[in-house]
Amino acid sequence: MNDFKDKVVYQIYPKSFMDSNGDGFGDLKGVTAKLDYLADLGVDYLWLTPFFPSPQRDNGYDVADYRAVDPRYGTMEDLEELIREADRRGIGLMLDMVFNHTSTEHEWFKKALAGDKKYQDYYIFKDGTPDCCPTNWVSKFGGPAWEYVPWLGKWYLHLYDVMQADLNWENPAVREEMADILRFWKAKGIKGFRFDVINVISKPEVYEDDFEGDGRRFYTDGRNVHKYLKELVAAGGIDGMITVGEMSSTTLENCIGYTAEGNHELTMCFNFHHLKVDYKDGQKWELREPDYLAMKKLFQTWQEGMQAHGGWNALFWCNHDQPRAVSRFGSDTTYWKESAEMLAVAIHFMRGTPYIYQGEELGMTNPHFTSIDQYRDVESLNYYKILRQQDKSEEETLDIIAQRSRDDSRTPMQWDASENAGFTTGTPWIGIADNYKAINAAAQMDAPDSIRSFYKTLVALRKKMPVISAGKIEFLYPDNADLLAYRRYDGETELLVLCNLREREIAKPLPVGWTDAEKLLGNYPDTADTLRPYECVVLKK
Ligand SMILES: O=P(O)(O)OC[C@H]1O[C@H](O[C@H]2O[C@H](CO)[C@@H](O)[C@H](O)[C@H]2O)[C@H](O)[C@@H](O)[C@@H]1O
Repeated sequence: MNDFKDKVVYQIYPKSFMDSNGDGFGDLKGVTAKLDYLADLGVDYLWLTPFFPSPQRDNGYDVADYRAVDPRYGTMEDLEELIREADRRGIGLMLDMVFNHTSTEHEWFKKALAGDKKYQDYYIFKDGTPDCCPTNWVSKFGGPAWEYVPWLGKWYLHLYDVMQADLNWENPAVREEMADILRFWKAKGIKGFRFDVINVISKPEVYEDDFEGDGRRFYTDGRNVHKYLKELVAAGGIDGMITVGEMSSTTLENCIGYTAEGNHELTMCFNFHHLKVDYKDGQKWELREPDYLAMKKLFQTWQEGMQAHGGWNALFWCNHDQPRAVSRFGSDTTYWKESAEMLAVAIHFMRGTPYIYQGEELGMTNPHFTSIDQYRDVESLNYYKILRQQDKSEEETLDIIAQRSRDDSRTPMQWDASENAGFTTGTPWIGIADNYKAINAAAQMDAPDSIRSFYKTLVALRKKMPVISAGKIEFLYPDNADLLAYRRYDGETELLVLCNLREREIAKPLPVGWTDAEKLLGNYPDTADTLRPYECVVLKK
């Protein structure tokens, strides 16, 4: 039974959230210091991205020890204090489990490299010669997905960075290690888990070249993934806890399977299809204007499809891998506030569990970096080289990276207008957006008309109105490329959500019977016969 329908999750990227000791690097004590801010927002859970020991090649998604705290983030005592203090405020912690791969600095991989056969079987090693890669698969971060180890005469698979070696989930010992890690954290008082790219853990029986794509069709939602998830949830003792799977390039059918009540896999899934509507020909590093009709169709398919078959969506625009939504699908200049609030309404009234990514509630924007030296992300740095090798000019390359980089969302949280936005007294590990003096938490906290206050209202409404958390959904006007519109309803209440996706005035169609409905919420103070730029309105009957 999904008991989490009226809950809201807040995502924290600890490295950029709050630095308590002036080393320029956010930490766990920093999170604890900001718990009142989070409790005031009304969120129920905090998803913390990885803070485990790691060489930080991929900002912690390269885990070297799953049961400890990286000293840069603090100590186990700091974490225990955070769990306790969050609990005192009615907030649960969700940890990020990176179970598809480990860092090559993990002791298992080090033993494998030293020749230990037991640990070689923890990973995906293939015999071969240096000139012949086992398959032509491409790493998600660019370049080949295999690395040769000369002294072993073997290649190992890394779907992500070369320092992130894929685990061999066919090996029952690996599966038991993972379950044991979950039991360890559950015993510490952790209330839920986010599973990183969990739908790529089950690899094919036969490894073959992909002449149609980068190899993902052979391992995405792989043959044993549902079996492994059921086993992990049961053996880890986490059935009934809040869990979310990050699903790379997945399908609706699989996400129904991952989340349908009674399947005992996960509570909900992230899928990314709606965030690829501005990829030209499906290529992340090729720009195009967002295709809003495609986005609407995806929302409708996923929302109505999950509803029809008992699945549950995680609702989000932003995370630590995505550019800031307000810069991407809204306006970070003239209609900054209106577009940030419209985007919030667009997903917070949908069927599913909303996720707020740190700073989203303030309307934080992309930093608009202009030099490659400002970036830290391994994927962005790799693709800078790849795009330049493709003969794109420096200017075009930097423009693409500025719009697509994962660092767009990783700049420090903007707490106030003081130096370094109140994030650190030292030198921040990555630059801060220039607009922090205008866009920051202090400026918005007590302002009833701020974006943050608007988010607070959205969180409160979900708890107050069962139609938002548990009602049915139906999409309207599917062929209108300017307007996202849907209806929520249960036996008692009906809501009509209208969102103008454009930076211009558009018509405001109303279905029969809605002309005199009450206005529950909107991002303009008054009411008009049209929808003004990025206007959203929620009507109630
Ligand atoms: O774009 P998709 O193929 O649908 O994949 C979704 C995201 O997957 C990756 O994200 C996660 O795994 C990475 C490796 O552990 C890690 O670097 C990242 O921070 C994780 O969230 C990918 O890196 C993202 O760009 C995709 O959005």
